[in-house]
Amino acid sequence: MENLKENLNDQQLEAVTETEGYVRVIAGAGSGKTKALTQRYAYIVDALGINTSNILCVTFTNKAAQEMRKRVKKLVGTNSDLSYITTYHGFCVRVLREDINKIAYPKNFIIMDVEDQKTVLRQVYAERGLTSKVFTFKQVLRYISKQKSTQEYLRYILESKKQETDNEIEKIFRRYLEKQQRNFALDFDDLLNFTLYLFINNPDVLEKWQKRLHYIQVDETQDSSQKQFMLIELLSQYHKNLFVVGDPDQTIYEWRGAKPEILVDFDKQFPESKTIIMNQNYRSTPNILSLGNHIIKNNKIRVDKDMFTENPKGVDVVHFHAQNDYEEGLWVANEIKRLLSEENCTYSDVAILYRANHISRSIEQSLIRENIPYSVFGGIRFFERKEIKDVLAYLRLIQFEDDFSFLRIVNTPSRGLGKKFLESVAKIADQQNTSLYTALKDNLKHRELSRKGAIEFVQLIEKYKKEKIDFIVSDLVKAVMDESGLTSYYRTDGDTDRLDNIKELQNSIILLETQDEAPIDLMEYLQEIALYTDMDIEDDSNDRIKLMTIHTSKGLEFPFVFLCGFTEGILPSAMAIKERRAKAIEEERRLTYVAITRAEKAFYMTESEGYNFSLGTSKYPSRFLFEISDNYYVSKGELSQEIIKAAKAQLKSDTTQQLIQKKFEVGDIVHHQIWKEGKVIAVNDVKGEYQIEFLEIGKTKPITYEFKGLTKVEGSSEPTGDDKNKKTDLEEDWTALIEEKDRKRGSQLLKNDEEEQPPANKNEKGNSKQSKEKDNNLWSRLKDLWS
Ligand SMILES: Nc1ncnc2c1ncn2[C@@H]1O[C@H](COP(=O)(O)OP(=O)(O)OP(=O)(O)O)[C@@H](O)[C@H]1O
Repeated sequence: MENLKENLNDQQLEAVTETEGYVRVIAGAGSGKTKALTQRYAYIVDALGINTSNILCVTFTNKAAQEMRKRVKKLVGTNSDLSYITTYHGFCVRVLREDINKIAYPKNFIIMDVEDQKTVLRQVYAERGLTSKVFTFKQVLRYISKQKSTQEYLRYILESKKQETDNEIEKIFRRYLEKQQRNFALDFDDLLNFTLYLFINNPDVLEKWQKRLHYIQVDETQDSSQKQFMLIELLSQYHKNLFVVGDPDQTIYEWRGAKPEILVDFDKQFPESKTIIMNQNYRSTPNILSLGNHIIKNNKIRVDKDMFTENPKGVDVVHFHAQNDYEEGLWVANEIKRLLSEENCTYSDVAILYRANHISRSIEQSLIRENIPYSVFGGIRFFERKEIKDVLAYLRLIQFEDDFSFLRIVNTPSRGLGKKFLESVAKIADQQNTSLYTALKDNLKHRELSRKGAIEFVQLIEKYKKEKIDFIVSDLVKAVMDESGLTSYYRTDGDTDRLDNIKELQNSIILLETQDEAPIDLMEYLQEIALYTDMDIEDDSNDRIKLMTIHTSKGLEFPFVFLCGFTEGILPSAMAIKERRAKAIEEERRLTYVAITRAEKAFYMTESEGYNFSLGTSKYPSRFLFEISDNYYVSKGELSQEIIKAAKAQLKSDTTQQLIQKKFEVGDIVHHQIWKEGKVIAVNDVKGEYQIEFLEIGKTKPITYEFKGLTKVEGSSEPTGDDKNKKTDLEEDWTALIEEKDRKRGSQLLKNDEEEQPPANKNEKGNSKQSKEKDNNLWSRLKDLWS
């Protein structure tokens, strides 16, 4: 047992041995959170003698769960059942496999991933004669997920409460639900919803699970959604041993529902809870850590905590500004070579991080050129991505008429040329001993080949075979993409990543064209590119540089880290800012913080000038770079005053900050586009939100400053000076209305509580008045969330 306490600092030791009750650990980057969580689990097993099947440990990703099981196995031996070290979804699958029959669904349900969802949608589209011009799959999948945030759809599936609708997207959704039901399939949203529904409607099942799970631990709590955490809260209500750990500064999934408030306000929700702050960093040098601290301080929504480290000072953080992305990639490759020769490190000690996948293109090209082995962690190499291969296949077919390219694109996008058609082409090619393309071109009148799609395809290729000399390659790519239908194929599929990658490819060709004195032709380009698409760099060694997005790097650490593409519009992402405004800026800053704090010995930030084809603007360094004082890093490369001036001017015109101005004051009566009249009862400048008490629904809701569907009801301002004690007519009406509504609601709530209380806990703790109130509160919050 003593070995479980070894090498822990005081806070870590406390986290490991405080096993009873509600405990929160706010653990900064590199503070040994994973280590503490793992040792705590082992301590509960080894020192307390608890069976692993009574401990639930929820992690955020499958990768983290695997890693944790591996580490726990080392500590507690190999015979234990570690299947309750899992993700939220993994746990829900366990519950449903055991008990889903209680809500009349079979235990052998199947789980649908996104591809399966698209297959179902394809069927629905075919039945209804729809095309992606009406709705893209991405739009429908978003709609489905949104609808699944309410309980209504569960009634549709499980209680067959069906109603008519005229709304087309709703019709698609309902057909999707019917198909799901017929196949007893559950998508990822369902796993959590079905589990909550099962527990809410079957108190005996909930009680069984509550009793089974004596100890519950949650990792990366800052990234849990409200519903996920409610599941945990429900489960913890019997034994009341809940341990949550996380770092609000590393919340990077707010865009998909993470609620860092769960961790931040844990002490308010559980006043009897204990908080442990772990702020000693063991990973990074002081130079790296102070850069991280310095950047994250600019965020408003956070628990203030400065991390410290006793590690030796180490080398300076470096910023490199390149004249173009070719130079940026080359500099990174050369610096890696220098590290390998001077720092006695291996390739796998180095990680290259970026915000968006397409950034990897220029880096990958320089690594290949310089013969540096690499792998793309959790992703695909740039030149192996489907969309890139498709575009290059068109170019190759135009140049070489080869069979590989032909097979890849003859039916991409779909021209109705299926398997049978291809068999006919292959047969004729065999008989005439020619390539597939030539066989098709020469036999378009043949009964089996004479199809509209085939004729148009051949016309397209022939046209560009003739015209290719008139085009520079970058224009040729654009023309072929547009005319072949590839552009609209990727646009309607709605996967913006793919379009960004194609733009990145065009970008690289333009760069090549502007660098070379003489224009390159298609043949030359394809020869150049063959270097990157041939996989001769593959070798069996595992010693490789790792390339990955910042999101993928979460929880990992590397001695040497490069953050590439530190460019405004990429980090912070222009798309995220467009969608989520000021909130996105904070999340993007946290992403930068995550990237910095992955580094142990050295951290580099690089960016380059040029043109951003995705945004259609010039490239400037990230606004975050300008937030860092000069003494935190050394600058390399030539960053001119003009670029700095232009970058700052561009930032000034950014409207993000203006949009978060507060428009209403406490006491104002406002009109909400859905919930009608409400009164502002509090404002929170830090979070940028109002608390508004809505009359019609009888609830108080947090509404962001940015929300446009809110207008002030005239004459409703808070009285000032002498008028302070006088109430306006409007206010008096308002108060009377609220009192009336409260009277009605009060009697209704009493009734509901009698009907829907969870089973009374038989242990002492569960019977206290305080916990009963809290439990009831949880039920009403759950109802709120799903109403
Ligand atoms: N008490 C300690 N003594 C020495 N090294 C430690 C101690 N605690 C943790 N470490 C080391 O510090 C590094 C960071 O630990 P860990 O990965 O557990 O941090 P973390 O809090 O999960 O980080 P992050 O949230 O940033 O991913 C690891 O290399 C770990 O071995």
